[in-house]
Amino acid sequence: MTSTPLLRVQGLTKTFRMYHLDSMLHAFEGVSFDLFEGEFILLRGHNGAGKSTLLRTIWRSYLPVGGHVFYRSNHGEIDLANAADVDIALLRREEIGFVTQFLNARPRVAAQDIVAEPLLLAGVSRAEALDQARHWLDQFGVRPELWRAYPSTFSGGEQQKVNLARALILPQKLLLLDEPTASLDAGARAALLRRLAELKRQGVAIIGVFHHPGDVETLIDREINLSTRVVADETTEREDVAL
Ligand SMILES: Nc1ncnc2c1ncn2[C@@H]1O[C@H](COP(=O)(O)OP(=O)(O)OP(=O)(O)O)[C@@H](O)[C@H]1O
Repeated sequence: MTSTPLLRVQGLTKTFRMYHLDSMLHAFEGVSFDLFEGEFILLRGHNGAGKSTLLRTIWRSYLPVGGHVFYRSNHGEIDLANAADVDIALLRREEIGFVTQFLNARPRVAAQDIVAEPLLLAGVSRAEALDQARHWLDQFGVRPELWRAYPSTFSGGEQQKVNLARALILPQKLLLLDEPTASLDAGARAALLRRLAELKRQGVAIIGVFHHPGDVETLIDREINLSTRVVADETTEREDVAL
């Protein structure tokens, strides 16, 4: 672990415009924290406190209305809050992972190909990438009969397992987890815990929202509690991007 944070979130504020009500809704305001390599931060807060929105703002699906997200990338420091879309797309491919409970299943792409894709993009041979993809599908408990099938027809839990296998097959520097255990059975939850522990040991920094934090209790270094939202009338507005 180095003494320079991997991520420095400073005064981050996200507001949504409620067009039909002609008002603004503060999802969170003035959030600041540092995150170091190999550190695991648990985000806490009641329903609607802004946990998912904070993860999506760091991932840059949402643009903040204020504040900074300084990230120490392999290419130098970059403020994710203000970076160009092209830079964000590159970081998502190479350094930052995001796991939600929803799989973005693509039509007519087999589960093993979805999982292998990050390795192929990283230059790993097809045979090796498929080998590893099958290994991770197996680890998360996806039956071999399904490896060559299309996940669009899978159960919610099976889709979630494909999602996890793909997201965790290649160690990233920063991992954002939004309720990744939501629809998992006990075996897959245990496999996820093992994999996250391994990634953390390798120095991956993790920010996670968990409905049942007990699932990852042994990994948590720090907790951040998001405060109650407030409704305001005026805020500088920036349109969100659809990356
Ligand atoms: N795209 C959006 N447009 C408008 N309001 C939004 C949008 N996304 C989230 N919100 C609002 O922002 C607030 C924070 O939502 P968020 O999903 O981040 O909460 P959460 O802490 O993850 O909640 P939960 O524990 O219920 O999952 C909520 O009041 C929600 O209605």
